[in-house]
Amino acid sequence: MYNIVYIPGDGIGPEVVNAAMRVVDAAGVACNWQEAHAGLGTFEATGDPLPEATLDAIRGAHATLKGPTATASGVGFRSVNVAMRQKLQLYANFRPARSIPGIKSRYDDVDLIVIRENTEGLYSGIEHTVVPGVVESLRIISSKASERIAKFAFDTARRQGRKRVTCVHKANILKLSDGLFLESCKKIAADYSDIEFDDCIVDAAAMKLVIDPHQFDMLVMENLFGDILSDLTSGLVGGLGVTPSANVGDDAAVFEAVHGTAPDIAGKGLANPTALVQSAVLMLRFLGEKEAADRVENAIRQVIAEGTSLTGDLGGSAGTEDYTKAIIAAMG
Ligand SMILES: NC(=O)C1=CN([C@@H]2O[C@H](COP(=O)(O)OP(=O)(O)OC[C@H]3O[C@@H](n4cnc5c(N)ncnc54)[C@H](O)[C@@H]3O)[C@@H](O)[C@H]2O)C=CC1
Ligand SMILES: O=C(O)CCC(=O)C(=O)O
Ligand SMILES: [Mg+2]
Repeated sequence: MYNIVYIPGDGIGPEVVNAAMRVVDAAGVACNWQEAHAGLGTFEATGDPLPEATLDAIRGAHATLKGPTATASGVGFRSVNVAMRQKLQLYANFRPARSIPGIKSRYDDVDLIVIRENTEGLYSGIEHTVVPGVVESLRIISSKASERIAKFAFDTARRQGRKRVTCVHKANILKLSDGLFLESCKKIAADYSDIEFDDCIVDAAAMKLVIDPHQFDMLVMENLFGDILSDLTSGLVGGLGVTPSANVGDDAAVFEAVHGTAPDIAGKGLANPTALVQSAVLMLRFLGEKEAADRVENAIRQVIAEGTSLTGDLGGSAGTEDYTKAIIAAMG
């Protein structure tokens, strides 16, 4: 029996979390689900978007399944995601983008992994007003965190039989910060002679990914570049409705989708739960439940290949509920 925390989150969060939990239960994995709260709704109800009780629950669980949480632009509280990743030292964000036959997209057979440093960089949002009309954002890069994420990337590459790791950076302009990130990756690469290593400047990497994603295998980068390029790689395989993500540290793991709260479709029963169900598949693999993970993954592939229960983002007319039921039925 696994103790799994679930966080419904905001927007489409409760809808897709509910779907993913039902699929995990149907896969026959015994889970003791414990509800915890975070996000805008939690802030409105309690005054705190990320209560200490939620962090404690995540620390004490085998794993956590998280719905997206809303962060307002410009005003309001600091992102729950940034705070959670830093407080729990969930230093690695694992974001695979794999084609699923039956989903129309620009390319077939895409199989990329974005590894994003999850605790520092510009994404931390450390900012202040220097004088009225002038603000400053700090981009902290440390050799400790950079070597740690590089090691995670190479270990993952080795475990998953990947051939090449590419460091994506802007060290030509950000000579100190991305210079250190690149040097840290090079240093760790020297310990992994079985895996190729190269690097690519981020603007060119974005272009190359769009022109021909097959030229990359695994990409490692700092936080903000990873945020942006993982949405891009999601777009290569059908969009945010299908791509999963894992936030992993030494003491905890939080599985969520790449996507956000999708306010345009929230509460309408239209969200594609595949992304969070695929995140739950990553969670099952993390827990060592390979057979159940394969069963869920095969069901997703079967339902999408059949094409009769697809959600709107994939060109179909099914709702979250129809699609979820189809996945559960496909597992037999
Ligand atoms: N991990 C998290 O908690 C994340 C939270 N956010 C937050 O979400 C809020 C909205 O952000 P946006 O930039 O609008 O990005 P978004 O990812 O919520 O939505 C972008 C577009 O993708 C579509 N989409 C996303 N997920 C989908 C799904 N499962 N099925 C079908 N269509 C889907 C949306 O309808 C929208 O058109 C913001 O407050 C942002 O801070 C954004 C990304 C990640
Ligand atoms: O924290 C947020 O609101 C956005 C998070 C996000 O875009 C991401 O982690 O990819
Ligand atoms: Mg993002």
